[in-house]
Formats: sequence, structure tokens, C-alpha cells
Amino acid sequence: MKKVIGLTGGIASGKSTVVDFLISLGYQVIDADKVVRELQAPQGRLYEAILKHFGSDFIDETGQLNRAKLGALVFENREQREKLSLLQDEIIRKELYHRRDQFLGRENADVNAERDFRENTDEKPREIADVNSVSNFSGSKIYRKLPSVNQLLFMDIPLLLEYGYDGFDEIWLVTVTEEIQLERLMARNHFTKEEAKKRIDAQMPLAQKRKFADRILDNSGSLEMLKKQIEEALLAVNREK
Ligand SMILES: CC(C)(COP(=O)(O)OP(=O)(O)OC[C@H]1O[C@@H](n2cnc3c(N)ncnc32)[C@H](O)[C@@H]1O)[C@@H](O)C(=O)NCCC(=O)NCCS
Ligand SMILES: Nc1ncnc2c1ncn2[C@@H]1O[C@H](COP(=O)(O)OP(=O)(O)OP(=O)(O)O)[C@@H](O)[C@H]1O
Repeated sequence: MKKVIGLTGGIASGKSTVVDFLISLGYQVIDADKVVRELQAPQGRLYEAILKHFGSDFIDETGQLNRAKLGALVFENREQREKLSLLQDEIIRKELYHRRDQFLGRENADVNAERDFRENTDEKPREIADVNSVSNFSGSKIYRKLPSVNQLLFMDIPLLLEYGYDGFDEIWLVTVTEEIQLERLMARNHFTKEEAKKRIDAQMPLAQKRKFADRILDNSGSLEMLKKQIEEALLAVNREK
């Protein structure tokens, strides 16, 4: 049976890092931030609506949406953030559910989507070395099977809990300590402490998100530690199928 796993977290908690690893293993991922960027591109379904409601000040000289400028506005001002959400939410939600339904075979996929799906589909079972196995010490590795790549779909949705997305078989939460989240966000986006805090405060606190999660991936440590937790989570999906 196919399973849909909702992947969420906080801003800069490491969702894309988890996604990169899942993709390297061959899994299919719907990345909500990427879908939003596609919809916000000129000709995209969100572009005209944003232009109409926020004005041409938010369009740059190449005709693209100036996301940095819009981001600065909406994270500064809750009312503007709600206005943007009202404008975008339904269209984004429909698109994400449509893509999920294509994976589940609930809709007739269009030609391109179907082709992409087939190109990404690989029947081979994934195998990884069991990192906890004693036999590793004698040099021979024990392999345990990961779920096959066409059995699972991951949906990376930053605001999954805030916006009440549903229909997942499991929810995985990528979490970090508040200090590390702030540090990584400032470093990645070159934000001041104040700018970073505003973005973090626009989301449900990670401590609160924990109670909605079926699995917690703690990304406060190294990338290696994160990968081990992802492998364990994948093996658990297989055990519980
Ligand atoms: C405000 C926008 C233009 C800023 O763009 P920018 O390129 O600066 O940021 P980016 O899109 O890469 O988002 C980075 C992160 O910010 C966080 N974030 C984005 N929008 C919001 C929001 N409205 N509230 C809280 N956090 C948000 C998410 O963790 C996201 O991963 C853009 O994020 C946007 O359109 N956001 C709304 C997206 C949305 O409604 N998504 C719903 C499905 S998750
Ligand atoms: N274990 C780790 N150790 C050190 N740096 C890390 C680790 N995991 C992620 N990072 C770095 O932290 C930053 C945030 O990670 P990432 O972009 O994956 O977060 P995200 O949750 O996808 O963010 P957003 O919500 O903004 O899309 C990136 O610069 C990434 O390279």
C-alpha cells in the first residue's frame, strides 16, 4: 500500500536537508515551498492575484515577484501576512492535494506528471547497512530493507500544522533547539537576530508541534546523526506497513 508522509518542522530546522537525503535514496518528494515558487512565477496562478492586491512595487525589473520584499512586509506585519495567506492558501492547498492524488492514482495524471512519475519510479528495494548491527565490527554488514521508492511519497510542508493539512499516514517533524534554529537561520539567510526572530515567531513553536508528530527527527546534532534517524524512520515505516 502506498503511504504519504507529511514532513514538517520550523523555519531552518532542516526539512530541505532531510528532503535532499530522501531524494538521494530515490524517494519522491513534493516540496511545498517549490510549488509556491512555481505558482508565484509570471503566468503562475498566484502571480496576478499578488500583483493585484499588493501592487507593482512587489514586482522586480525582470518581471518576477520580489519575494524578499514581500517577505519583509509580511513577517513585519501580521495583518499583511493574513492577507497573503487568504489570497494564496486555497490555490496552494488544491495544487498540493492534486499532486498527492496523482501519486495515489486517485486522479488521471496529466501526461507530463505521469512521465515524471515513471521516470522517478524504481522498483528496486533500497538497502542500507544496519548501523547498529554487531556484525559491523567483524566487517560483514547486515542489510535491512528500506521501503521501495514508489511505495512512499513525502510532502514537505512547512506550515502543515499551522494550516491543518491532512490525509497523511504519518507526520515526521524535523526539530532543533531554539538557539540552533536562530543561529542556522541567521547564517543561511544573512538575517539579523531581529529579522530571524520575526520569522520564527510567525510559526507555531517547535515544542508545540511535537505533540502532533508520529516521529521526531532531532537535527540539533551533526548531519550524520540526522541521516541515522532518517534511516531508522524509514525502516520503521516498513515494519509497520
Ligand atoms: C512570504 C514569501 C513571499 C517569502 O518568500 P521567501 O523566498 O523570503 O521565503 P521562502 O518561501 O523560501 O520561505 C522560507 C520559510 O519561511 C516560512 N514561511 C513562509 N511563509 C510563511 C508564513 N506565511 N508564515 C510563517 N512562516 C512562513 C516557511 O518555513 C518557509 O519554509 C513566501 O514565503 C510565501 O509566499 N509564503 C506563503 C507560503 C504559504 O502559504 N505556504 C503554504 C504551504 S506551506
Ligand atoms: N545537522 C546540521 N548541521 C549543521 N547545519 C545544518 C544541519 N542541518 C541543516 N543545516 C543547515 O541549516 C540551514 C537550514 O536547513 P534547511 O535549509 O534544510 O532548513 P529548512 O527547514 O528546509 O528551512 P526552510 O523552512 O526555511 O525552508 C541550512 O543552511 C542547512 O545547510
